[in-house]
Amino acid sequence: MTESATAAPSLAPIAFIGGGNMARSLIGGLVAAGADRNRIRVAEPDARTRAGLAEDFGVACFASAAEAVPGAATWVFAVKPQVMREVCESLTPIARAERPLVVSIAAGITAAQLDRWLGGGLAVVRAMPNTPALLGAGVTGLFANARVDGGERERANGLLASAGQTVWIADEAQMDAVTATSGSGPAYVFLLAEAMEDAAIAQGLPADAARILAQQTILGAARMLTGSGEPPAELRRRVTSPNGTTQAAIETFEAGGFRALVGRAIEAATRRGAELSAAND
Ligand SMILES: NC(=O)C1=CN([C@@H]2O[C@H](COP(=O)(O)OP(=O)(O)OC[C@H]3O[C@@H](n4cnc5c(N)ncnc54)[C@H](OP(=O)(O)O)[C@@H]3O)[C@@H](O)[C@H]2O)C=CC1
Ligand SMILES: O=C(O)[C@@H]1CCC=N1
Repeated sequence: MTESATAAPSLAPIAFIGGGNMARSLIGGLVAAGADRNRIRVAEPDARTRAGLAEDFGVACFASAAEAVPGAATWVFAVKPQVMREVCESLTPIARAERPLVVSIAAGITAAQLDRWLGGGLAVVRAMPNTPALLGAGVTGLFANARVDGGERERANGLLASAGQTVWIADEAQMDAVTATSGSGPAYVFLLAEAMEDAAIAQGLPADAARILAQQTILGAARMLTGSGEPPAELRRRVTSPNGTTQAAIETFEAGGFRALVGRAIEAATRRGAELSAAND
């Protein structure tokens, strides 16, 4: 099911644990959507990062998670998978006392791991956003464990809908594939942009022209993908004149195993999600 942002999210207090890149994108999305910044707290060990968040968004920042979470109905874990267990276990007594809705955006780490590390019996939503959240153009895959009720699901959805579209996933085993597709996906498009730019320069174009041509081509194509209602194969067909320039390029991509390469890349990213779960248990 796909849902999108509607009204400004009404916020019970939220605590972000970790104030790095993704947390900044989500907080920016919430504030831009009109959320009450007085209800947003952030725990972040780095003083400069804290100062930046306080200055840019007017949110309350704390040096430790234990200072930020008391009284917050939703705890959003936005730390690296490698430190998640330690961070959660430092909060177990508060989690047992306060029973928050737990939302984690970490790659790989499962709802059951989060629940266990926080003391058990908690409502946990695992979410996988992506960096276009910064522009409100993100997409987030979400999974809820059995303890999440309808109101909590709405709360989690409202939080992530500020960053773009949301897609609920019924089977948690598929969350690593979500991560590999849309969580990591912006990097694949940036890689394509780099490669197109380099190739254009190799064909003799000036660097500034190459950059504009590659960037605007990706932007225009993305807008057609989301706005035309046509499947990508049909949009591609309309560009590809018989025996024309595009056909020459597409045949080269296909001969080079482009589809299989994308398949292997997304498979590797999916596998890495499971490895992050096992390695940090
Ligand atoms: N970047 C992306 O595109 C996406 C990332 N994610 C997930 O989001 C999570 C965060 O990634 P990202 O924002 O890129 O990483 P960042 O490193 O930018 O952010 C993590 C932040 O957590 C802070 N931190 C470390 N320990 C603690 C602690 N004990 N309490 C509070 N904060 C702490 C770090 O501080 P310090 O640097 O000082 O250690 C850092 O500022 C990861 O789990 C990742 O899998 C999900 C979707 C997309
Ligand atoms: O690369 C990563 O592990 C994180 C998760 C998705 C995007 N960045």
